[in-house]
Amino acid sequence: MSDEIEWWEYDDAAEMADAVAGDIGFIIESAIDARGAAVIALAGGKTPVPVYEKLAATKLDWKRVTIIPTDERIVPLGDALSNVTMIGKTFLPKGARVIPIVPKATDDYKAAGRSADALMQDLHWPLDLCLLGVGSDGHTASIFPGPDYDEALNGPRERRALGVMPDPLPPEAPVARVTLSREGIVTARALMIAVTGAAKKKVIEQAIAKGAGSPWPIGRVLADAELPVDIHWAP
Ligand SMILES: O=C1O[C@H](COP(=O)(O)O)[C@@H](O)[C@H](O)[C@H]1O
Repeated sequence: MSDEIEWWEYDDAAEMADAVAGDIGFIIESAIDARGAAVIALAGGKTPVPVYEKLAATKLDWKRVTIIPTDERIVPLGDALSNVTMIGKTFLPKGARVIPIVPKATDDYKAAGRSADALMQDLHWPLDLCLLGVGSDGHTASIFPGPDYDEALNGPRERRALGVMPDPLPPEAPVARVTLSREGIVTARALMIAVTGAAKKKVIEQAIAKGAGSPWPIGRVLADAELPVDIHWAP
């Protein structure tokens, strides 16, 4: 477990969006200065949308920025549930390279995971940043309890993405997923979480307290993180 988990609390989601967008902008700029390009993974779902709107308004050399979603719901591109569609709407017009990790919906979620993992080999690793979201059930990226849970947490080091069938399926998006593995997440050069609401705060606090024995995926992932982790929270 990282011994430096720092909470940043804000009055509201807009204030959090300003701060998180500022931090991500700084990470991108530093990566471009150091390596000529930035490769980042951004959370899907609804919470980070205001962060992305602020970030997109930042003056950066967007052509040097590659973005992947931390996870994808297996739905057609353009679907309201598609994480990369949400991210692409904001960052493609800026000139960033936004990579659909599930370019085509399929019934074979395992095969979708293998294709996504193969695609990851074309990227420069480790990620410069992984921005995670957390569900109120404690999942992060698309690491969920179910038949693929152990593989997502403890699979081979070189496996960065895999297919996942959550069990139970989450009601807000009851579909199979492709997700970054714990290894893909915790090896990032910077790890951040952005969440809102008292329920998620409570789950994360409890998950951190339980450490490697956490019944919530976010606790299991953080238990393996060695870098400092910033958790941004607004009511
Ligand atoms: O299903 C997902 O849920 C989490 C949390 O989403 P939110 O809408 O509650 O913020 C998200 O981080 C993940 O990328 C997504 O696929």
